[in-house]
Amino acid sequence: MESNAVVWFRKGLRIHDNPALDYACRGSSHIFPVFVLDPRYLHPDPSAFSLGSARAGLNRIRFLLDCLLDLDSSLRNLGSRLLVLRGHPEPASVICRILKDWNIRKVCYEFDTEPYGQARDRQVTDFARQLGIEVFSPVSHTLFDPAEVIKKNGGRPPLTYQSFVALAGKPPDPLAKTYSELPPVGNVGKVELLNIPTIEELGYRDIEQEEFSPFGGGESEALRRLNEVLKDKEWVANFEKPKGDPSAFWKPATTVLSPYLKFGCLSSRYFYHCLHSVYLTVGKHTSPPVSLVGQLLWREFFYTVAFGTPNFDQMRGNKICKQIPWKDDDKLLVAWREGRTGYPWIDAIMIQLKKWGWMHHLARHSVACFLTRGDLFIHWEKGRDVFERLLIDSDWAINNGNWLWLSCSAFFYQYHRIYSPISFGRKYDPDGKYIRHFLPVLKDMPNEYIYEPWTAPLSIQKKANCIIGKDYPRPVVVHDRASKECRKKMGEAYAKVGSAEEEDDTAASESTTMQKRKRRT
Ligand SMILES: Cc1cc2nc3c(=O)[nH]c(=O)nc-3n(C[C@H](O)[C@H](O)[C@H](O)COP(=O)(O)OP(=O)(O)OC[C@H]3O[C@@H](n4cnc5c(N)ncnc54)[C@H](O)[C@@H]3O)c2cc1C
Repeated sequence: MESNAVVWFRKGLRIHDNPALDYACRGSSHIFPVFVLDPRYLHPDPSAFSLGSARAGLNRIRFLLDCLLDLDSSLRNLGSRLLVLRGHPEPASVICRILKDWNIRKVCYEFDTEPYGQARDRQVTDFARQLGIEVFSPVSHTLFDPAEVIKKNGGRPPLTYQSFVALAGKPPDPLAKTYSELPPVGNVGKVELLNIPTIEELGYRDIEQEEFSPFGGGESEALRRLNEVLKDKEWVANFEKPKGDPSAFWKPATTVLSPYLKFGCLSSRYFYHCLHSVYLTVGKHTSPPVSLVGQLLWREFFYTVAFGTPNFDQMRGNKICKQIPWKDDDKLLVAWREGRTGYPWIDAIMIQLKKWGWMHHLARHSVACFLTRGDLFIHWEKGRDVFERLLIDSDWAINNGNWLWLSCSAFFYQYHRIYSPISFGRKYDPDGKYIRHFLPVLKDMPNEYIYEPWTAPLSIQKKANCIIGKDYPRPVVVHDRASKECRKKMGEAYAKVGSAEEEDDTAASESTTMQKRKRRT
């Protein structure tokens, strides 16, 4: 008797440490490895910010297509292949249809913690169970099962990194399984399959871009990159964040494994396991929160809080989020988004975001602080939307969590500490190499003026072929004045009731204790 299984790839675009794939193969005569193109994420229009934050920009879609090509190639090497389906009207109904059409006995997919994924998967699970189809949905995108951590914490997500780490323990080992062959693909009948589309076929053809992300997608590239990182054992052992130069674009100061973790081309458990093996061989090494393992635990922390917090991605109705009267100013928002604030450090970062879809963590700090509580006082949700579209590593839990953090809306409350859009970058890169690369209009500006070109005398501006106010904008705000005003508004907002801490006693005492502890150290 035939026993057909579907393995539904969404994230988890890999063969290694893939429990859903492993389970699908067990005892099955045929497996159908499926990927459904979800129209929710596809929108080629670069001005589609207002259409919802989930729309992916060009670089991320390119990265995804790389991942699919690589996965297909790996599956073919094992005697299988990737079946790509159009997600109309939406992915869940497409999956339900094929479960029937292909006489499936077992459907396997990685557990998804995002609200959208949860709702989608519930439809499929309910449908499958009605037909007596087995559903296997393991947690394998994260090191830990967020639901278990929350349970250990009495039903609430831990709201500090330290309390999360104390609860989490040791993650499960990755699956050691390797394959020489997979069960063959069954008969797909009349179901319409697509080739893996090109970026142009998805309608992204009209976007002009001079420079694309240097990071290619896929499991093979993820493992190659990971091996490069692991080769330098000393670097791994001594890794310490936030140390590291955010402006070193030619040799990033961190691993740049985030987009691979986002799409699951790299298993976080495998990454963790490899880091531990290095630690065992070198002996002395840094520890969380600053170490590389510590970075993976930051990821887990945000996943856990996001999973356990209703309305995590918005201010309203989000119990852990400070209620702050952010202002609406589309002109300023667009200037920030398009890299036209007149502050070269901020603008270069935003152009790196557009061109590469990736920036160093401290660069993200600088622009997020500038948009929100540092200078422009614009809502973090607007900045989140821009990041969500343009980052290649855009990740619902981590992106929202970090925007909550940087805007001092949750987790971090020292709003008086503001990144200077002038001196912060200069500390790392006094000659402005980073600015000159991403903002070539300023390439001939003397070092002295590269962070504050509006202070250059006109004769110097002329010599540098860059007249401020014509070739490059004047600053949209005066930083000293704007940041002072922001501090005042934050102080007023904090003085009012309206965040989780005031409403939720447990969270309040945990957070206050941490604040006190921080002040003492
Ligand atoms: C406003 C803002 C938005 C962000 N949005 C995202 C996002 O959408 N997706 C994303 O992956 N990261 C996001 N980050 C976190 C962080 O900047 C990136 O994970 C990191 O810069 C990726 O580079 P890397 O892989 O070289 O990191 P490494 O330093 O090499 O760290 C290894 C891995 O640890 C995880 N990690 C590191 N820092 C953090 C962090 N602060 N929070 C959670 N996980 C972390 C990532 O998975 C990363 O790949 C954001 C940070 C800020 C300030």
